[in-house]
Amino acid sequence: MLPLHANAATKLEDLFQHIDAHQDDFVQSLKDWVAVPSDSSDPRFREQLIRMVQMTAERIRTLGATVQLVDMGLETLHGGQTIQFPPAILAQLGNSTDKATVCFYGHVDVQPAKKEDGWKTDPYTITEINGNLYGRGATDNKGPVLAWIHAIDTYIALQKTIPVNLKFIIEGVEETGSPGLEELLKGHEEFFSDVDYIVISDNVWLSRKPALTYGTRGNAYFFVEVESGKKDLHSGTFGGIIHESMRDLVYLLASLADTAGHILIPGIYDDVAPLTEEESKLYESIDFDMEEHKNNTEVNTFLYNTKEEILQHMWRYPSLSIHGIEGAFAGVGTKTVIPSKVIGKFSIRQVPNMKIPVVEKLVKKHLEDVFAKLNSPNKLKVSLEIGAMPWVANVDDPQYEAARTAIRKVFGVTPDMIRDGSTIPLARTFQDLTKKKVIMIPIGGADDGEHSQNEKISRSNYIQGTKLFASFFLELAKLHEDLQKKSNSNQVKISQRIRSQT
Ligand SMILES: Cn1cncc1C[C@H](NC(=O)CCN)C(=O)O
Ligand SMILES: [Zn+2]
Ligand SMILES: [Zn+2]
Repeated sequence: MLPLHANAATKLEDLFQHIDAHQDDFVQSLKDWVAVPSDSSDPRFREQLIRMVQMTAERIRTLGATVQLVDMGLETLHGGQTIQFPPAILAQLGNSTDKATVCFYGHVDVQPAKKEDGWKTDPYTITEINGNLYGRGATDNKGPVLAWIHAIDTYIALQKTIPVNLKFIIEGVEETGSPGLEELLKGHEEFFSDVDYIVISDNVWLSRKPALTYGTRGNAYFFVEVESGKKDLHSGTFGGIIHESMRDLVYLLASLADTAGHILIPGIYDDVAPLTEEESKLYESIDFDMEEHKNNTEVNTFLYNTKEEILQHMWRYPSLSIHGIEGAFAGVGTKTVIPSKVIGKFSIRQVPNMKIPVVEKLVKKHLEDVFAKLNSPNKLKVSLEIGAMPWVANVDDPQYEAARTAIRKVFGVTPDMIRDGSTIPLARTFQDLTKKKVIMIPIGGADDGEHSQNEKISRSNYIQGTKLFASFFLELAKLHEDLQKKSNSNQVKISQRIRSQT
């Protein structure tokens, strides 16, 4: 039998040709998937969301995989009623002991989208304009999930051996914070026991250049509540004689960070990993156009003037954002209310080597200290609502080497090694819980507009992304084979040594 690499070159060409020839079918599949409004945040779409997960399960079944739909129980809504969570998909295709096992994690739920929000086309109808496929979920995350499936399909259609064993974990509540996913991982240890690598494709490139992601920031999300009493009051009648909760809260929120973005919580930067000279050099070579990024963002100026500082502050320094105030008057018009209870919402993006319990303690101490100086009789409550840790991978691991080679073969360039400032909590959870090697392989473009109006993926990224996954399987199999040979010969050496010793 020929070793895998001997026929890899010709095989790759066949795969690419098939993918190019079937690109309209692949676009049609994306149309069918985007047509299902699988918005996980709005209970009115729950039936559609469940249907979307079932469609995905069916699609994975047609690959010949064993598919399990795991019941995720009930979701309790704000009003106290309960509705069914969509099930999660665990699937498996192939279990040869001599092959690497790769598990793909993705989601088929989407962010909300309404035409009135400013969409130029109907969000649930894939519309192709100038080579871009517009639609909610096109890039986040239906396009990448389908690209992965089509990559597998291609091997099957050409009657080629799939070079790796495949597993899937696909969920339907990623956009609402993946409730229950950690329990699912803990409850299915045996499913992950033979997994070697976990692949996530749920972010985008940084520029026009292909990229691999080796880190994400975590997030510590806080509520700070100030309560003056049980009911709202008229500011004409009571203004001037009471301690207003909103005044306290605004003061507290203002104490968190200065206008230059520097966090003012004492001790918060103490654990942040120092920037080494070696790391510092990494940022110089990355393809990143500040002006273009500014245009995409539609702001006038950034807090920093150099590419290096901008990248570092997106990826490797913490940042504090104030998101909103629950209970505050936020409508149009001129309501003259004094709100009684207001809840400020802010979060601090986490970077190596920050520790969530330490951050929680520092934030609470700071807010209590500031509040004490206000001499306010109001009630203060601070709570940590989300504590997601940052994730950083080793870029020398085999899955990165394989992906780099695969990118060179599909795009003819060496990818930028990038991080992502936003958080995929599951990345770190996977790494900690399963001890498996995680990689993020984005296929979407920098301007895809995840979560935004007019989300899209370009036809080219979608199709080249399919090729990338197909080629990744081959490269990973080669490396895995080499690694196994090495570890086998090591084992022979060790047993020889043991024999010679006895
Ligand atoms: C809900 N949430 C609260 N804290 C963190 C999150 C996750 C959210 N994740 C994404 O957007 C995925 C990006 N590809 C984020 O980073 O804000
Ligand atoms: Zn996503
Ligand atoms: Zn998303």
